[in-house]
Amino acid sequence: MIEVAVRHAFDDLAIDVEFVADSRCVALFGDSGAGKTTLLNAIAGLLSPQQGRIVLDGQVLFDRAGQIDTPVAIREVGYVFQEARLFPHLNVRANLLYGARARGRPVDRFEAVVELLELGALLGRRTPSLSGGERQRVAIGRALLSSPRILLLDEPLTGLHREARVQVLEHLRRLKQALQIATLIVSHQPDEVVALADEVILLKAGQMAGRLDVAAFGRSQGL
Ligand SMILES: Nc1ncnc2c1ncn2[C@@H]1O[C@H](COP(=O)(O)OP(=O)(O)OP(=O)(O)O)[C@@H](O)[C@H]1O
Repeated sequence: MIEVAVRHAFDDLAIDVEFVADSRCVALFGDSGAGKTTLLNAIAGLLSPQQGRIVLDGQVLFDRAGQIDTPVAIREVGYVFQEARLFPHLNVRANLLYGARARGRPVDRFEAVVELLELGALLGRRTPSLSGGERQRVAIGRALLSSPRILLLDEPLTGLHREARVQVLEHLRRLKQALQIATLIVSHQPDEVVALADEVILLKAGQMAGRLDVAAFGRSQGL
């Protein structure tokens, strides 16, 4: 379960969002500039909100009033960005193992994740030679193998061409079925949200504009 209360004023946008979620996959849905990435950054520890509190499975990650700001490296959060951000000097295997090794963790589920993401044939490849979809699958695998308690996906399909987008979406669906991992996904594509999420939080101009189960969300989008 994640409890999020974030209040943060930028020059041209004030974010004020509060929710508690315990669905397996929650989508943050809203227009560009609504504050979706800012919320993920606050959960990951990349942004310290001016006010707020973030609690993951009972552990306080951030509490402005209580002066708690857990460092990024020990938050146990896996983050997949819009662009894969792989290490170009490492091959796919080393990229996949990077997060777990950096945290001094044993790597569990390596074979399962490699199989689910169909990365077996790519393990020895240098990452600059990969396609966009392959790169994003490696980024997802790397985040999962760091044994996160929550996976944050920030528009993971946005930079991909149509065919790769369909494939990676299918991989994400498989992962969701096979692994029990809480996920927050940012998207402004309704079909992605319907394919992956259980619940949808609507954001508009830094505020929560609603909250729907995924069936109601799909109907609201004509899907
Ligand atoms: N580092 C920053 N400095 C100043 N303003 C910022 C900063 N980060 C975000 N903002 C403000 O917050 C707004 C929301 O940004 P955010 O990236 O959270 O939106 P988003 O909903 O993820 O948008 P998109 O769908 O385009 O990625 C920005 O338009 C900007 O006004």
